[in-house]
Amino acid sequence: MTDVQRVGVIGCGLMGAGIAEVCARSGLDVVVREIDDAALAAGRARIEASAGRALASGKITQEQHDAALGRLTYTTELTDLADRDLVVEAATENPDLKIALFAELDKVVERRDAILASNTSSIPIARLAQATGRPGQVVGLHFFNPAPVQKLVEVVESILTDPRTTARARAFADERLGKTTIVAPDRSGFVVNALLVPYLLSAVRMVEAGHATAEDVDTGMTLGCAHPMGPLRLCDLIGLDTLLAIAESLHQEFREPQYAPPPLLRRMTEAGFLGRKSGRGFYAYQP
Ligand SMILES: CC(=O)CC(=O)SCCNC(=O)CCNC(=O)[C@H](O)C(C)(C)COP(=O)(O)OP(=O)(O)OC[C@H]1O[C@@H](n2cnc3c(N)ncnc32)[C@H](O)[C@@H]1OP(=O)(O)O
Repeated sequence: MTDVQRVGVIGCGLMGAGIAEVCARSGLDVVVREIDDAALAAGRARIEASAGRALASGKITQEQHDAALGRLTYTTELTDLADRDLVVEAATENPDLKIALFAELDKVVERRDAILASNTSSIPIARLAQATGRPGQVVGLHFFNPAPVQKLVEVVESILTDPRTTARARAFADERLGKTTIVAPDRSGFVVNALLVPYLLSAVRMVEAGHATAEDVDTGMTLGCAHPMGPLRLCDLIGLDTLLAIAESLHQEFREPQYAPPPLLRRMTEAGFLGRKSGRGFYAYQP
C-alpha cells in the first residue's frame, strides 16, 4: 500500500500539468510550483483545459472534475512543498537547473523519507540524487505524454536508490495513479526513449533528405503500422526542444550515430518551431 497523500509537482509545462492532473484526479492533495505568476497561470489553464476535456468526453463527472480541481494549489514558492510525501520534478530538461532544484528540495521537504522524484527523460537520476543529502530517496518517475492518457510510468532506479524507495514509487504509480510501471535502468533513454528516439530521428532525417513529406511519413506509419500517430506528429507532441535534449543526451552517453540529432531538428528548435506548444513544428497548430 502506498503512504503517499500529499504530492508536489515542480513545473507546470506539458508534463508537469499532466502529472498534476493525474494526481488530483486520483484523489491526492497536490501543490503545483512554477517559477513565476505567468508560468503558473499558463500551467493552471493547461490543467483546467485538459480536465474540461475529460469532462466533456464523459470520462469524469462534473463532481469529479470540480473535486479534482479543488485538490490543486498553485504557488511560486518552493517552501510550500515542505509537507509533501512525494515531489515530482518536471522542470525543463536542463541539468544545472534540476541539480539546483534537488539541492533546494532536500532543504525544504521535511519528511525525511519523502520520495523525491524526477520526470526527467535524459538526466541521470544518480546525478540528481547526489545533489541531496538523501540519495536513497531519489528516483525517476517518467510519465508519457499526454500523461492523463498514457498508461505507462517508467520507475528509474539509480545505483543510489534505496530499493524500498523504488517499491514505494511503484506502489504509488500502480495503485494510486492506476498506471502500469516498469523498472528502467538509470541510463540515458531508459527503456522507451532508447527505442523510440532513433525511430523519430530517422523520420526527421527522411524529411530532411527529401525522401518523403512529413504527411506521407505519418500516413505511412499510422495506416501501415497502426500507430496512433505518425512520428513527425509525435515529434510535435513531445516538443522539438525536448526531443533534441533527449537525443543529445543519448548521443553523449552512447556516441552512436543513430542518436545524433539531425541538423533540421536543431534548426527548427533554434527557430522556435517547437511543435504543438509553440503553434508550429512539422505542422501548424491553432493556438
Ligand atoms: C519524450 C518522452 O520522454 C516520453 C514521451 O512522452 S514519448 C510520447 C508518448 N506518447 C505517444 O506516443 C502518443 C501517441 N499518440 C496517442 O496516444 C494519441 O494519438 C493521442 C492520445 C495523443 C491522441 O489520440 P487521438 O485519438 O488521436 O485524439 P483524441 O480523440 O483527441 O484523443 C483521444 C483521447 O485522449 C485524450 N487526450 C488527447 N490529448 C490529450 C491531452 N493532451 N491531455 C489530456 N487528454 C488528452 C482525449 O480527451 C481523448 O479522450 P476520450 O477518448 O476519452 O475522448
